[in-house]
Amino acid sequence: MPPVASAVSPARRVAATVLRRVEEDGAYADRALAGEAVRARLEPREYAFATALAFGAVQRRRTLDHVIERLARRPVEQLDPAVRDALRLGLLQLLFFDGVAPHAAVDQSVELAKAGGGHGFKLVNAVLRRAVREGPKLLSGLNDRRPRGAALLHSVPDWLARLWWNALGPDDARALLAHVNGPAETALRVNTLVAEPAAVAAELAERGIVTRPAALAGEELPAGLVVDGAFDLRGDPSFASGALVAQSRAATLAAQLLAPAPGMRVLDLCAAPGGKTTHLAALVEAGGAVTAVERHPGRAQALRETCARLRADAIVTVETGDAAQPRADGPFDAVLVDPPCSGLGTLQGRPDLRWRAREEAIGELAELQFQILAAGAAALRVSGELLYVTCTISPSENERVVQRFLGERAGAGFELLDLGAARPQLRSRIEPRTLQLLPHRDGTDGFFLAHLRRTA
Ligand SMILES: C[S@@+](CC[C@H](N)C(=O)[O-])C[C@H]1O[C@@H](n2cnc3c(N)ncnc32)[C@H](O)[C@@H]1O
Repeated sequence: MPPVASAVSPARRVAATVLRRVEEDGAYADRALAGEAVRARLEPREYAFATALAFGAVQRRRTLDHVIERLARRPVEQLDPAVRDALRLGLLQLLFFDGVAPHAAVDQSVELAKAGGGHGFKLVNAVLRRAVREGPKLLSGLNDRRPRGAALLHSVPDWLARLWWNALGPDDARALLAHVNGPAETALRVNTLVAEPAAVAAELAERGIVTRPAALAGEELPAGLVVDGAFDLRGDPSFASGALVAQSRAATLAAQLLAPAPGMRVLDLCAAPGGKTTHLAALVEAGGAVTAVERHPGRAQALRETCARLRADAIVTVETGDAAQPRADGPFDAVLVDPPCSGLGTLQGRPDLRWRAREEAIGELAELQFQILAAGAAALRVSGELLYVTCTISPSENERVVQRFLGERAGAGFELLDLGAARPQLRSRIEPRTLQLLPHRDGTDGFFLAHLRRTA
């Protein structure tokens, strides 16, 4: 990594390093940012700015590169990496940020490019000065009337705009695409095995962290809290004490809907990193048991550590294994199936995911999801309940998997409970008894939830 000029603000230096790691090393932007911010000892305000810069430049890459190519009159691939990253960061500030003076955006990007060596800084200077004059017009020339234009304007691959157009209709698809370049909500869940939500909120308030009770479409999430602005959970005493977990409101709804009673035996298929596992543990309490299955050994180990931190290790047994395999330890009172998915409901918090996700992978994922759902269902006792959940907005992985299950032999003896009846605002358009949360409408991740009961 080349040295980055000290004339550049710490937040921009961190953002530039993150961009380079994402592009050159295939790093995950969120993880790279967390590491670089600690290394650079960023203050909270600088951290927030570095996040907006790094996430924004990765998310809006397609739109930024379109403008760069128009103004520089050459393909982005022909640019030196330091020049490319300085241009992306500079343009992002000029075109999408309020409150950054244009001369600061230009000068700081020029300094970033100088640190890359050579004369590339001259191109950065020329392109960004042109962008001050011509950039807004270039941008306003784009429109989202059709999926192709929407993909360019909102910076996603064409296939994703098409997928959402077909799944949600043009209005919701446009609103969703416009929304996914913004910051994700900061949401937490109080671990009721060790603390009470009101007491934790009061302690946070004493440390100057303002939270509000969490709800979703009018439904209270008693263990949830929402923080206004950024919050460094790992640096807060509630992390070490196990009182808090970072968890979106959508994810908190999952275990709340399954609602296993104290003392129940629960099977949690595809469990790491364990947000829902530890929520299930808090619901079944000390007299209950959760068997948490995770295929990836490293993630299973991290899950064990999370359970220990949250004082749930006496309730949870972590098994490293394949959740699609039949089980010999049933029947269980309740089953959560949270299989791997395309993750398209989480684009705000995972900036590079839209560039990693592959349309071709969706069919394979749907097959695996079906196998894991069928294995979970087979392990359920009669009158036991199963919740199928994904963090994606992708009918093939959501409604179609559940419909296929109900239509095949594996699904005989199961009924689909009507989650939509009490929550009409959250209903899926395709299968109204299931829920499809939408980030632009609900302010949280785009989860899908289906609730099944075994009848025979
Ligand atoms: C969506 S995540 C689960 C999130 C988790 N339930 C939570 O609330 O934190 C899916 C997980 O399934 C794991 N996985 C993928 N294929 C699997 C399989 N065949 N069996 C078990 N786990 C699997 C992945 O490693 C990943 O950790």
